[in-house]
Amino acid sequence: MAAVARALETSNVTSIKSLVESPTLSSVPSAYAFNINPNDEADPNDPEFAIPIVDMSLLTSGSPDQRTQIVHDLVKICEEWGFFIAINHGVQESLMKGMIEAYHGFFSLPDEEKEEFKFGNDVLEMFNYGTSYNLALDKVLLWRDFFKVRTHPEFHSHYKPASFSEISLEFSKRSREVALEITRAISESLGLQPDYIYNTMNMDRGLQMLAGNYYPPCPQPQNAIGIPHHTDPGLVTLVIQNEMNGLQVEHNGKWLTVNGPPNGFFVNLADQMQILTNGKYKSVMHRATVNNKATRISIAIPHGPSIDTIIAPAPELCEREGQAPKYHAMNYKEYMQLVQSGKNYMKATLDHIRA
Ligand SMILES: O=C(O)CCC(=O)C(=O)O
Ligand SMILES: [Fe+2]
Repeated sequence: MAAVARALETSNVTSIKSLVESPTLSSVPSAYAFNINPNDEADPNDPEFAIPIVDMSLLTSGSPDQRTQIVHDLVKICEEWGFFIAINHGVQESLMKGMIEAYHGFFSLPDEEKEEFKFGNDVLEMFNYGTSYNLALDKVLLWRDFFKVRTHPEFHSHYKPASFSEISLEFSKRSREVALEITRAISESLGLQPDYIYNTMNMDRGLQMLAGNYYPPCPQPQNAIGIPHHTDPGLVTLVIQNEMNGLQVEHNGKWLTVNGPPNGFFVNLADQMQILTNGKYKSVMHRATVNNKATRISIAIPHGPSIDTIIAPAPELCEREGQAPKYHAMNYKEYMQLVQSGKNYMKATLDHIRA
């Protein structure tokens, strides 16, 4: 067991929430020390760092020309950013707020009540509550607690707080529709049939999860990290948050804080999309920073292939571009296990399967 995990256990800290609530905390404990270099941050007023916005209503109910335009815009967005903000996506603001509230209710439960949802790190657990990332592997502790609920292909109902189950069922269905519309537009942007990604990735049985993160205020936000730089393993991840910012994406070698319209979904492409497109589209590197003002809650909603799908660069694309596949084929469950194994601690798992 890593030394920090032992220190954590002996000090009886079971969550970052309870650590922050202890009256004596005035600085970042050494087990959490992580330096953020302010020189690496992008100037949000520089037009080079203007985050792309995608109006989803033009995909779903625009004219054919408007749809074609968005699909065309997506090529550049996916190649250069691997990230955008989706607006007018049809998910009601009250549902998004209700989902954040339900997570707030969960995290506000006494630690003892949350403990029953600690299930270890099997990638296919129905639920998983915890702190940091994986206490058995972490060399630096993360300034966050998390609670993950698996919502597709089977929806797992969760009863604490009482409203959680109903809201998460509706929210996961609606956000899945947005993610699937995005995969259709991305398929088209690649010159493929709209259902190409859905069909080849077996998304009828695709994995979807709600991954809620709780980042309480931190006395020295430049000296700790919520989630360090990483890419997500799946195809496409949607993210929502409460009123606090903290997500940063890497763009042109700088870290850019994402600040967007309050009802938008932040959308990041993930590793299987980079593999499928043979590196044409980018799985964006991102991280979650913390602040010293108020608790930030975010919910990441990753959408992936089914666990048994073998993902490899699309032969249609390789042929058309005259390229050899740049990645080895691998089944999605094994890929997720590789991510969680700690073999690539703070490194890109994609590098592991480059051909
Ligand atoms: O908190 C955030 O905004 C990002 C969370 C994230 O990247 C993740 O859960 O994978
Ligand atoms: Fe992420």
